[in-house]
Amino acid sequence: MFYRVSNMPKDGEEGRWFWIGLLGAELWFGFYWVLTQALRWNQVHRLTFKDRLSQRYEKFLPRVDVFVCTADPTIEPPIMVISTVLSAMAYDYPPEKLAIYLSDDAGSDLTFYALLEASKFAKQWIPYCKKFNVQPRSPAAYFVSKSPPHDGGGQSQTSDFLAIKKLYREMEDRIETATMLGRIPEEARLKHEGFSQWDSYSSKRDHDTILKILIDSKDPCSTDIDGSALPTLVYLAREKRPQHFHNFKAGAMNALIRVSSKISNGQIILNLDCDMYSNDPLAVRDALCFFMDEEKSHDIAFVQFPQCFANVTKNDPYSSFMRVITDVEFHGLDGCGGPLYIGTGCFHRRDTLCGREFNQDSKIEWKKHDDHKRQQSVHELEAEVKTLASCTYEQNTQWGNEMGLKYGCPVEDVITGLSIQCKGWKSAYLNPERKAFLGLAPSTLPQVLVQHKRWSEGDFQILLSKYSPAWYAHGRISLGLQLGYCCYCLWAPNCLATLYYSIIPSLCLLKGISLFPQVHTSISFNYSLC
Ligand SMILES: O=c1ccn([C@@H]2O[C@H](COP(=O)(O)OP(=O)(O)O[C@H]3O[C@H](CO)[C@@H](O)[C@H](O)[C@H]3O)[C@@H](O)[C@H]2O)c(=O)[nH]1
Ligand SMILES: [Mn+2]
Repeated sequence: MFYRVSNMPKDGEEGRWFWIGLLGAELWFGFYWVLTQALRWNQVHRLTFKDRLSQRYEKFLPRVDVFVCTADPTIEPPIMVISTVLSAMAYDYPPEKLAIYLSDDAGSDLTFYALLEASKFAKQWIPYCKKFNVQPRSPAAYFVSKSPPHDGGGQSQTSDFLAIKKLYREMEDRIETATMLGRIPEEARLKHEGFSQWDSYSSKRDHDTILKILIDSKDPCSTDIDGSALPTLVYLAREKRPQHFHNFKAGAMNALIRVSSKISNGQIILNLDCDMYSNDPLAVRDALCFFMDEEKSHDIAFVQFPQCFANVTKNDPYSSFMRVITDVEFHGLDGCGGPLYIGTGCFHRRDTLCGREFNQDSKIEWKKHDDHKRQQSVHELEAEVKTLASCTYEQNTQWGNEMGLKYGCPVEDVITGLSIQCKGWKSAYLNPERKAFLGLAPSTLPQVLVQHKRWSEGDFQILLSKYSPAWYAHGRISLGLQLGYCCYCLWAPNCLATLYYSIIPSLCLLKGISLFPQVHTSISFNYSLC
């Protein structure tokens, strides 16, 4: 800085404005560097002891609702979506306490057909996974290793492997054929009454609520081939009308929050993108270690896992892993009050998502019996619950504002997480060695650019919004966390200084204007360090 100011070309001398611009960029970088220190200062790395959780709380484990969102059967193929669903259904968790909801914003009968197939396949898949402790439990990921496993288990495992693989391939065939043809087989349509809901269907953007409880864990007949209960499985396509804005994923999540509150009402909600399968059957228990900790859990609103990807090559050319964020900065945020909510791979307490403020009574007594009873039959329940996913339900309510995920921001997750933290809650970041969730990263440059543009635009919007980390959050969250949020919210403007710094010096070099000190001077050493 001293060099830049003291050697600035005089008024009228060549290159003065380049120097001033460079000074501006360097001042900005200095300021940004201060912000990033908040993300590095106090890192927290967490470890869980799941066996202790089981010893103390096995009988009192809470109900967990898993929300999987999908929006387009061509970009997000149904076979991938159901692999994610199956990986969650096969969690090592009491099935009567587990419910999986698939929100289909495309309202596609192809996705419904695939889910129906998955509900049948689950009857064999879940017992198989549990018998051989299979990992990962997404069948698509599991069968990528085409040969039978060689890790013991003997003859029975090999024959079971071949049998289940055959079943999977047959199901995959049926689903992919239907997807390719764009229609489902007639006999399947006639066999399941769920398809009748598509009779009045007009288009992706104009249809009634379609809701079907495919497996009801309370039904004694819903069992797998070993006679064990299966987790609840629900398909939901919320109502869409052209005159009502649907608010993208946030709208879908809010409909799911309401619908699930009547069906299973899990105290804990896990949110997954449909391209992100669960890679660790114990992930739910990992997260519960934070929510059920006797000493420190009372203020934890959500537990965020990192976004990791299964389709990234070793060199990761688009930096999809975002290693600095995943392995450094989020641990730093955790030391300041907790990481951001980044949309997928996140466990929430239901009440905090619904807008509850933190106070001293916020602790949940997990050992108090909390049975979710319902009197109605499944059909009555479906009819009643449908109204909760209608377009008009949210009119004149606080949904999208004080309740549920916030509307109007391209990064609905980050702004929702921030507002939860501003209500006094903390979050936790868990980055275990075995990746808990694996997704698909954008694989082409245009896709990467679109995603990054959306994120930086969305984060910048948050800075200027009512919930700005710069002023609204002041006094509500720690200073470190405020600075941490600002760091991400300033991604977009940071590009101006970066662009200036990467373009102008090269142009000046061409014009013979010197911007940096001579190599042999001591000050040039400082520059090379920077
Ligand atoms: O109208 C919509 C649009 C999207 N989605 C689903 O939302 C998820 C995320 O959308 P995507 O377009 O894949 O966005 P990404 O940029 O890949 O998602 C990242 O960034 C988003 C915004 O911050 C977060 O919501 C995501 O969880 C996070 O993975 C997907 O499962 C979609 O199916 C819907 O359900 N309805
Ligand atoms: Mn995505």
